[in-house]
Amino acid sequence: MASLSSSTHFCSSSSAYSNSSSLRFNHHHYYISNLEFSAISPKHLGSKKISLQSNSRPSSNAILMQEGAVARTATIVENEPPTKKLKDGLLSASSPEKHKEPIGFDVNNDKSTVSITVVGASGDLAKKKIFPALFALYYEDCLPEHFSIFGYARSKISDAELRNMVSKTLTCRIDKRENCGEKMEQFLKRCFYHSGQYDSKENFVELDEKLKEHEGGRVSNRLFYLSIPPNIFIDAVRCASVSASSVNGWTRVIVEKPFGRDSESSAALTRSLKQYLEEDQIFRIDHYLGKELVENLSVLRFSNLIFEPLWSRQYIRNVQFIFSEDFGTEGRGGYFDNYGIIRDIMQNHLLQILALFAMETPVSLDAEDIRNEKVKVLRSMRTLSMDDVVIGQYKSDTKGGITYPAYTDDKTVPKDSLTPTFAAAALFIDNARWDGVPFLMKAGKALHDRRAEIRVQFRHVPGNLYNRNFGTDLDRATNELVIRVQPDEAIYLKINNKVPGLGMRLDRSNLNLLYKARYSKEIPDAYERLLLDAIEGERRLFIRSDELDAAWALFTPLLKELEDKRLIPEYYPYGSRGPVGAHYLSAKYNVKWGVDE
Ligand SMILES: NC(=O)C1=CN([C@@H]2O[C@H](COP(=O)(O)OP(=O)(O)OC[C@H]3O[C@@H](n4cnc5c(N)ncnc54)[C@H](OP(=O)(O)O)[C@@H]3O)[C@@H](O)[C@H]2O)C=CC1
Ligand SMILES: O=C1O[C@H](COP(=O)(O)O)[C@@H](O)[C@H](O)[C@H]1O
Repeated sequence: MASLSSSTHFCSSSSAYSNSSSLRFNHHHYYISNLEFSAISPKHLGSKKISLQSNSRPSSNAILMQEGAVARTATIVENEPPTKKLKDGLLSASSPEKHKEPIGFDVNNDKSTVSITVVGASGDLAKKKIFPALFALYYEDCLPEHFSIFGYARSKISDAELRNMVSKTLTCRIDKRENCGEKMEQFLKRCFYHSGQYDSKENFVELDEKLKEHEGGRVSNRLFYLSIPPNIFIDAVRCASVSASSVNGWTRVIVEKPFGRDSESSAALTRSLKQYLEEDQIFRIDHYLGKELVENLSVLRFSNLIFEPLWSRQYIRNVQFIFSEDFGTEGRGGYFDNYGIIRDIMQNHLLQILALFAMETPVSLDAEDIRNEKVKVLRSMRTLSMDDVVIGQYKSDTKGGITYPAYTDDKTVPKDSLTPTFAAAALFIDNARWDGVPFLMKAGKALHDRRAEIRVQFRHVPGNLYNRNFGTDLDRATNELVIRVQPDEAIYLKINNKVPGLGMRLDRSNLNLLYKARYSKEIPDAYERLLLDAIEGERRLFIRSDELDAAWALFTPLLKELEDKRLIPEYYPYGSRGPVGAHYLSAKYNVKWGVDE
């Protein structure tokens, strides 16, 4: 067992959370400190976890190949026995138990395979995001040696037609990548298609047979990505679980949002999913959690001494989560009208970022420890009230001779729709750290720019010697930390600085970490990270059911009131900065929305 990695294909660049990326890198020697096995139970979709610990060199394959067991996760340490590394504190001060590196590592690699079935393969998301992400993972050698990708949908197309459709959206993320065309061809050869109904067990049995053919008798691990409208989630899960789940490996299901429309429907969805799946088989995706700068949020805060001491009501005046798109709901009006911007962006993407931002230090980087802390934040939040929310809807506007449509011009949207395409809200976390600090959210479509950012506005400097240099508007002199999630990923801190010269003039300047200037490597798409995590069984960036319940509990009463009272949104022109009401809302809490001068 000189090298466990000789036949593995797990890439170096993926989510190795606490230690060096070399954990997954080929051509190195590894030692296993902690193995987690799946006991195979054919009657059961999932697998029971048994943790074994082996803090010595795994010199014998025997334990790795125990009959009826598949290694799911392992703590792997490069070059030296882990006991020594742990003693040296190189891994972590915590126990090896707590410091699992859950990488879904099939030690018995040539005997296992991963099949990824994209259910709804003919759809928009599959084409736009899922297949390109899978190709990027393949290009980066992040997929296991034995894998196949299946598209499943009702459309009657052949393997060749699927490949043709997929090939149109595949790109190597940066130009000039080597062997891109060759890699694409190899990738496409591993993509197949099966046409079937989402509620047909027979059709899923046929899929199962095809999957088995490709698995060639190896231990089969199966990932189903539900890229379909929510009304058919349960049909597809039932059929996949009953007719096409793995009998000797793991079966996991990625579920796309929306996870219901409110507390009740979300709970019903969870109940239905749990009829067929264990919670640890369900990977509820929120792709914002897979974005590089959102991933970096905890690193920034917990690995730099200078931020964490300031991270509370004592120094932070308010925090803003801003999402804006410079295009409307074009093409997705049918879906959007049933949900609106609060459900589409705030209740999930922005709230998830908020929870990560505001959580207490987790015990470790393990998924459950992090999700426990996020849930606590969500459960400490005040239910949103109508007084703290502003809604808007975009109307048509003409600029430079071009007429931009109103939301209700979309043919799939009812003419009298009151669905908000913009919302601003003030939220509060009633705990000791954040008592009284407004957490403002703003999300809108068809605005003047496209951006997603977190802005942290600090308090005024008490007894500031330089107050007179700032004039009366002290807000202009407060520090602001901006985490720009997209585009042009950056982290910058606005500070006051003396303008060089003989006088004493101050200005505000940015300490600026602009990613493209600092890092030459391109940033992976969020779907790449999340797909890889799901394959590897890493749940940290997926939403647990209690998080979801807590998130819906905050928004459901407000959403119900908005809909029951048919509240009229404030209309704003396409391409504008949105409703003025958002400024009244922030002013109520003595806050100005952050902008870059
Ligand atoms: N598109 C996006 O940007 C995003 C999408 N999502 C979510 O991802 C999932 C997939 O989205 P998207 O790809 O846009 O969805 P689509 O509307 O494109 O649907 C995907 C596929 O599902 C099948 N389908 C569509 N409507 C029905 C229906 N009424 N009954 C049965 N089958 C149907 C179609 O395949 P066929 O007819 O061949 O069976 C279609 O190609 C949804 O849950 C969506 O909310 C989340 C974030 C962003
Ligand atoms: O989930 C969604 O996200 C997209 C925005 O995602 P991004 O990664 O392009 O910022 C949004 O357009 C869509 O309405 C929403 O459903």
